[in-house]
Amino acid sequence: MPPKKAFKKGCRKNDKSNYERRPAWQEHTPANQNFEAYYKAQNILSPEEWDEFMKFAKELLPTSFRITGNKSTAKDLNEHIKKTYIPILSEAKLDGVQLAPPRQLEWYPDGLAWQLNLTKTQIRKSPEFKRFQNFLVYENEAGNISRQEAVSMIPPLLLKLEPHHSAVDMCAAPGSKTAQLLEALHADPAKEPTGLVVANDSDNKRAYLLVHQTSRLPSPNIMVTNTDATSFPNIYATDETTGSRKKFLFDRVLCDVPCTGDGTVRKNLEIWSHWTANNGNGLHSLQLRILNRGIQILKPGGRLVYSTCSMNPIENEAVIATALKENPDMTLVDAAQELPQLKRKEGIKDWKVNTSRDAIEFGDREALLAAATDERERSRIQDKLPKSMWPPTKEDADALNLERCLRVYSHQQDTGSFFIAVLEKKATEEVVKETKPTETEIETETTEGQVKRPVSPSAQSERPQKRVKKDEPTAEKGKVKPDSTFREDPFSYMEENDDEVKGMVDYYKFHESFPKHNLLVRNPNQQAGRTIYLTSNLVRNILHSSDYTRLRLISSGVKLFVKQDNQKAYAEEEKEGENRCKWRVTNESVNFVKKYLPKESILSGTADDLRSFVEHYHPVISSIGGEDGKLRDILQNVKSGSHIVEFSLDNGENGLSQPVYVPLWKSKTSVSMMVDKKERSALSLRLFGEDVSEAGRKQAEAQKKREEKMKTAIESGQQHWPGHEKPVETPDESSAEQTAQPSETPAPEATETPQPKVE
Ligand SMILES: C[S@@+](CC[C@H](N)C(=O)[O-])C[C@H]1O[C@@H](n2cnc3c(N)ncnc32)[C@H](O)[C@@H]1O
Repeated sequence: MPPKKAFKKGCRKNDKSNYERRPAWQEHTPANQNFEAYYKAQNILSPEEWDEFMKFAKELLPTSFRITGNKSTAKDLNEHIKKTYIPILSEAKLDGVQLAPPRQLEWYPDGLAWQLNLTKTQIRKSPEFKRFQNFLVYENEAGNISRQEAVSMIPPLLLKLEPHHSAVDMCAAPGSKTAQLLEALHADPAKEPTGLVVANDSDNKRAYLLVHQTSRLPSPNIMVTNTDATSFPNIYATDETTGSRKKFLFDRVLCDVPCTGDGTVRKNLEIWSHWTANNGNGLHSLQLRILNRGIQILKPGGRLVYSTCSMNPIENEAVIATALKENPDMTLVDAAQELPQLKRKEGIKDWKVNTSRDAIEFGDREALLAAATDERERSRIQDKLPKSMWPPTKEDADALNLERCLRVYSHQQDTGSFFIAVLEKKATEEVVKETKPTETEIETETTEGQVKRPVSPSAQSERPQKRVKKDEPTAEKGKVKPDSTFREDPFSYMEENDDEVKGMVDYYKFHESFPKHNLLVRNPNQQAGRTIYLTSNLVRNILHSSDYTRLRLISSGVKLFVKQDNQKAYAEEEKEGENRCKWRVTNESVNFVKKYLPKESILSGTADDLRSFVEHYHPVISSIGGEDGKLRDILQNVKSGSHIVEFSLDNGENGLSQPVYVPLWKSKTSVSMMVDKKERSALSLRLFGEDVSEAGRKQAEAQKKREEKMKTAIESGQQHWPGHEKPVETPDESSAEQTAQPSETPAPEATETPQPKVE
């Protein structure tokens, strides 16, 4: 039977080379002659440094993670790692050899990012590190930490997003940088930000992954869109003071473009065997078009960060130099001092372009065109090797300050390699108009708001392009073709005087400031179905003035309430004259909802109470808590339905100095904590030092059974683990612990909130 197709992780879409017919366990040799020949010729590093770089490039990448910065618990969690884990890990030994404890990334603000440089086998074999890894997995799943490659954390930091800024992440999936942007937007937990984050990706499946990923950091200020960034539609917003419709530009734009990813060879080993110089050539035009569109939707005075995880100048400086020449209102910013501890190299000002299809051969474009024997060959050169790939003159390169680009290499601080350029747009509109008269008008809008595909003058081939990529708009000027691939339910806002809205305001006793006007539903008639979302004012102003179908908006805001249809219980209580509310507060919205509640509407509980909720999904009220029993008594008497409890849990060691708020659902005789099982486990681990949840107990039992089976198998002389084909001690470390790693992109089913008990 032929081996299964394995999908190669990476950025490039629709690339057939992504599907490889090779067994998943086959090793990729970390070497590629063309890769070495190409980069040595590019002179990106001195020969000595290149050797040093290659030494690191061939080693596996250390694990890195960062604490979710905006959570009020971020500092606590960091202290918890420092005080509880580091002392133990600093003593940990394996076979008598000291293991290196995790270390903080010195360049990351507030020391909130860490790096761990041990193999999976070392972690598995060391009880201390295994426990630490367990903690990381849980906290990752609860959204309190994020596993992310260290160098990938740089671009959002250099974007310098503030809570009043609006930002668009043009190529956002799977969303690790979007998460950082959301954290920056909500940097002050005491204040609602006025800004916005639009997370966009052209790949439909990956865009839905973004919806899941961003829900880990619930925000009313988020919009997730699924468009081609090269033709990102114009956005309009209603001006709150004048009521007029205005074109909306972004304060911040992140272009983390699709790339060859050769800076990630330490993680994506298959790149070693797939790498060719032509891969970079093939992406150059797309990268340039994305950057140019990003520049167009950037506000004067705004900041744009362009980044790739590739070292190839064709994907990097060539794109930046061309965009700067085409947009004289843009300048490269010297951003090195914004992260002073980050080791980096300057951008390069001269490079070579590979012009051969198969080998490495550097050539001159004009000479190639002159030597072309027929029109076909000439067209091929014009198409595949646009002028924009070649370096500018020395004077131009100096004038553009290409040295201000940031190149980060693996050997500099034991990371992956990355390229970052920080650009700013001059502040006045006049400058923009004056300096851009020759630029091709890249976007033509018809009266109906149709967008034509943007074309960058330099990236555009000299002959008409016939081949149009599938996911790019192909509509002719003046005609509007409905987008049949877009099938999202409509977005509409509820009326403030809607009976459902009045009912929930009455039930929860919301303050006057509760934003009733920002309650979003997914149907055209403004009626609440199963879910009510909360968005910010700015999102509402945009949705009032922009066409969500053109934006291909797939989600927005935070899931505030879900309908709890427990008709039987309602009927009984309605008989008793209770004011019922079938809208249940979700775990992701609890921190928003609590801001609009009077103090007396929030119940308070102790660690003992919380233990009851963690241990059982639906504890009966009489069994809740310990001796004190205050919450138990309150719960006996409050109405059935949704409630919020504040738990103050600080014992000086558990890193929970801030109160934890959770939503409860009270049924007639029992109460359920509406928190998904991963978050229960994380909370339990931090509070009680073990996972006392039902899921945790089951997992521990299963593990115990596995270990017993294994012991019996070993004692009875069996060579293999029962149910496994491989021996216990496999030389391939990469397989066994893979599932225990905290995932950078957790699967949508990773979270699971219990259903309230129907009694
Ligand atoms: C380098 S990855 C982005 C990684 C992401 N910024 C992060 O940090 O998690 C590039 C992304 O660009 C998307 N992409 C490719 N072509 C695109 C286009 N024309 N418009 C928008 N997104 C595109 C891919 O689907 C992929 O998710």
